[in-house]
Amino acid sequence: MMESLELSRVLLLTSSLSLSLIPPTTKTIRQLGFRSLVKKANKYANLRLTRSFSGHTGNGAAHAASQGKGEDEMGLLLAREIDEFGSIVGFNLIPGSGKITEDATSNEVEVPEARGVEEHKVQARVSYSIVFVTAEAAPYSKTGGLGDVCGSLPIALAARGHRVMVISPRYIHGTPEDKKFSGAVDLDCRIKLYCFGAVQEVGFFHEFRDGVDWIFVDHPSFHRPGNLYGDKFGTFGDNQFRFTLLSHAACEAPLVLPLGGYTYGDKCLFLVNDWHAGLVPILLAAKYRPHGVYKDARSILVIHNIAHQGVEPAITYSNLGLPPEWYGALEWVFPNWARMHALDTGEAVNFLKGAIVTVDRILTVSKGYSWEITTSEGGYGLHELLSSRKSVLNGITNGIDENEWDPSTDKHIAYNYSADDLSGKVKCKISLQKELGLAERPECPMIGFIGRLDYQKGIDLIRMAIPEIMENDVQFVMLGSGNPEFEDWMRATESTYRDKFRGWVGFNVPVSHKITAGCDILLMPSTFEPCGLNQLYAMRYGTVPVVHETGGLRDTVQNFNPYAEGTNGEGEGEGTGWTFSPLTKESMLVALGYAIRTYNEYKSSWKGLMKRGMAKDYTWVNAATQYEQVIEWAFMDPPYC
Ligand SMILES: Nc1ncnc2c1ncn2[C@@H]1O[C@H](COP(=O)(O)OP(=O)(O)O[C@H]2O[C@H](CO)[C@@H](O)[C@H](O)[C@H]2O)[C@@H](O)[C@H]1O
Repeated sequence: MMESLELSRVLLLTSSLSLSLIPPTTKTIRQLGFRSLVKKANKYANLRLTRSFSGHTGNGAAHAASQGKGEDEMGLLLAREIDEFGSIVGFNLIPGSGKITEDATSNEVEVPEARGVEEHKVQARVSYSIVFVTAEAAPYSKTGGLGDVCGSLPIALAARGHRVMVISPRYIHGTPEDKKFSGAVDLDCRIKLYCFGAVQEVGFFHEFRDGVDWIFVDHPSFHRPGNLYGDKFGTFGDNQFRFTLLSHAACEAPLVLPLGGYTYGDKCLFLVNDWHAGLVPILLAAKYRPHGVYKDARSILVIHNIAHQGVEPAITYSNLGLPPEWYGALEWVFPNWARMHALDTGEAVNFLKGAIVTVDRILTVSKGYSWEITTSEGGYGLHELLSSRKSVLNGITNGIDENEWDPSTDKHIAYNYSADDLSGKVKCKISLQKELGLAERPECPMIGFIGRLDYQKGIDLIRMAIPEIMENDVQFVMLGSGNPEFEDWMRATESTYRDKFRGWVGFNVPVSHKITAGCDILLMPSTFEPCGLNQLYAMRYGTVPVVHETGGLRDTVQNFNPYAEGTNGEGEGEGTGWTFSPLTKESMLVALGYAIRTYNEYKSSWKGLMKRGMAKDYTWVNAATQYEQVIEWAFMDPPYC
């Protein structure tokens, strides 16, 4: 396959353009010189341009055409995206498939990131049928950021005119939380799926909310106490079975569910999230396309966390309901050092790897992380594969749900406030101190941490640094659950530092809002962070993040420079927080020290930090338009597999 690169992919490699411009051919770069490739691209682009924009003037296309200086530029760009280094990283053309809507007057010819938010609020020019497949979707199910993203992005895409379905399990835990599914009705549509050596029957529940079809796959294996993936005894042993069922059911849903009277059909775009949905692109290629079904569908894998890949013994392959000849797609061999004994061949099946080699395009949740996963340090063994697919790998920074995370309307916090009137923030702090049983000291810097208690979140670093942090006149509150060792450490630390530390063990959304609003500083020393949402929430709430310079944290938090001129008339300096590197206790303490000192001694600088963070635009509208772009690219190429 690599020998005969499609034309579009060759263009990418040759000119570092991240695009799919031209209808693919099988000619290689050796057969066509670069210049002739560009000419060919122009020809195709011009055809599209003529068809779509005749009669419209003054738009980006006309502008691009009129500005074109050389032959290669003339009239071919509807828009282009330039990265930080001035290289062109994307073009915007009318895609080769998808339905062109009646009202195409908006002529969205510029790449979304370059445009103001107001302009994004138009309907999409091309509407798609989009099917999210995910293990979590808030508010129905959530253990972390995956739930947030799959609860919000679909709504933003639906608002832009796409038909959007989200398929996730109907988890029933036997707790009051189950009422979250009470709005979903049984569609009375049972289907039979073949996997794990038997016929499995699943049902579907449906709720239409905020323009989105929320579909819940119903099966007894999703009904049990605990959380989504495990209980107090650890991770469930049958998760491979549960998420194999989810993927099979997700492939059937667009074909069999007449939602609002008609099915989604087989010309849809599957957005498959993390390993739990990883079988979907393989099923499309191995089970459906040989029979002419889903030949016009495309799939995009969204990697939220590459550390979790869905790896199980090779022998389980026969359970997955895939033809034997597709074993190679999921085949995964552990390196020698990771094998248990001399006869261990290290063979396994890896869902995420299978998705990477069969999906049409790959996305991560920030640009920084999309690069990191192609390195041996960040790729968790998949970096070479991901590098080989670099031409279809992009990063889009997550947005935040503006309705849920808005300090001026938030129902969970004691007082509402905004950038124009910050007076409520200190009241939130006092209220939090009261609730936690800490001294009510509005002047004392309060540090917060919210997150899964996991290696990823850098808890070890906090654990090592806590004696030194506690030497300062600060208060520190941590909210989290996960690794029992860290949970015990939080409890023990609370008893050691009763007057200034609180460790709240558990998963509690209202408390997470109170901490975000009440603290002055949010600490995120993550070892790696694909995007990170808490730093985005913190900035929106005027809480200044101190973060390890990695992945999405590096992309979203701008290090404070006290010497720059004030950018918004509010305090001196520029930047929205502190970033530290390397990932050591010492560098974290230095950054935290700067934050504490600035809070104590440079009030106007602090106010500037708060206000700049609050003014940042991390709305889903912005991210959704970028997803649209990648979806358009996916439909330009033929299915990858
Ligand atoms: N104890 C607790 N109580 C209440 N709420 C809690 C909580 N612990 C965590 N949360 C909430 O869960 C979410 C976690 O979001 P992150 O982006 O930090 O997460 P996560 O690592 O799970 O997700 C992965 O996917 C997301 C989405 O793509 C990426 O941003 C991220 O980098 C990647 O690791 C936030 O909404 C947070 O407030």
